[in-house]
Amino acid sequence: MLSITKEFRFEAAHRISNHGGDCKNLHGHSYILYVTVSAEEPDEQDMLIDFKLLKSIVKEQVLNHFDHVLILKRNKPNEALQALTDQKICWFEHEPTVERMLLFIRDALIHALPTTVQLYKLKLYETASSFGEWENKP
Ligand SMILES: Nc1nc2c(c(=O)[nH]1)N=C([C@H](O)[C@H](O)COP(=O)(O)OP(=O)(O)OP(=O)(O)O)CN2
Repeated sequence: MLSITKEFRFEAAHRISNHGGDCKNLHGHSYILYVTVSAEEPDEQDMLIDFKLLKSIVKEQVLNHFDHVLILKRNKPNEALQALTDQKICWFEHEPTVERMLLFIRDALIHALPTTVQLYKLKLYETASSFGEWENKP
């Protein structure tokens, strides 16, 4: 099986409102996302998918949601926070942990990629030393 990977970067703020420590405070991350797709053979262009097409799909499905926004779980304290600000907010059903963001990204990309490739792996860095991964294990 062949795979290719493209790196993306986005800046976002969030807070983990149920966190027992510092992460309940609003703070920002320079996220780094690696998107890996796979297929058995290249297509007639000798590619799995054109990196440029992959970039436009990830931009539309992921970066447009997350880049330079405030990501918050929809709950009462966060809605009160919204009332104090005109910030652009991406509302989440769950706390915006790296785990939940990976599942959001998985669901967004699985439906948007061409059927000729499979979403194989996602790797999301929240800080230089903290990251999560999702892998398509049949
Ligand atoms: N399993 C998870 N744990 C934590 C998450 C998460 O998404 N999943 N997120 C956070 C915070 O957002 C935090 O900003 C990142 O945590 P941490 O790696 O502890 O960040 P530090 O910069 O403080 O790490 P150091 O290694 O101490 O520099 C918390 N937990």
